Amino acid sequence: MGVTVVENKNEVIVALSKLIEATATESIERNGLFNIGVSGGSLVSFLATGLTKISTDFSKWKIFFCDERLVPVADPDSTFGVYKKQLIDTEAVSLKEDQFVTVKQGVSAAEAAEEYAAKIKKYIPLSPLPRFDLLLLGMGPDGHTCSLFPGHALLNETAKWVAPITDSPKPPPSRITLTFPVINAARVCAFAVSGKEKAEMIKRIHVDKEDLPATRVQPTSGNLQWIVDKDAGALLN
Ligand SMILES: O=C1O[C@H](COP(=O)(O)O)[C@@H](O)[C@H](O)[C@H]1O
Repeated sequence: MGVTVVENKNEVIVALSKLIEATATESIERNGLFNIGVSGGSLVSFLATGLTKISTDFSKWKIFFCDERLVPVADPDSTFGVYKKQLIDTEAVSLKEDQFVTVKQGVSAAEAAEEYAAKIKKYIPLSPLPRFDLLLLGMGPDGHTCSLFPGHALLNETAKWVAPITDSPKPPPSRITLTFPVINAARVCAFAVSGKEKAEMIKRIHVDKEDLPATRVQPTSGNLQWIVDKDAGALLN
């Protein structure tokens, strides 16, 4: 596992963008397509800036959600809603709305999760689990990643590719999330983390090696990258 510590948030965006560009280029050369999973939270603004600077054929991209909050798209908590506002509507990059594989609206979390797993099955190569080219992950100050929270039963989900959660400790409570078997089947998993409020958790994961959700991201035959700024990495040796 690589941890890259860079000067500040802007440098996190630069390093993340280079990784995305390289992975997209390799995937498009190999398969003619780039299947990427994105998270919400702070990552969205990283991408809104970073994706404008990369050289890639965006028409070959298919974008999935590592997790999604089950609220209407117009709600500020909707991850797709934020991508729509910051990336699609602004035309900051040439990505079209139909390149985003969105989560079904107006159904239960269980149905939304099942339906999203079926969409993944349709588009992502299986080997035997779906193998995303790149998953872009965030880490909350409690060590959660996707909508996989510390101490939650979903940490041990092995049957479902996409799981519903209706008791998320971080609002909103109703969400769907990729599970660890699918996350860890990806070719590349990358965390981008910035800010001193994340420093303690970065230490608990990388120095103390505590069993936290983000620690469990360990691709079985893929590559794992952590890109953190000096504030987030302040307690690393
Ligand atoms: O609730 C969520 O939080 C995590 C972390 O967000 P951040 O703002 O602390 O980076 C995010 O990765 C996840 O997609 C989201 O649903």
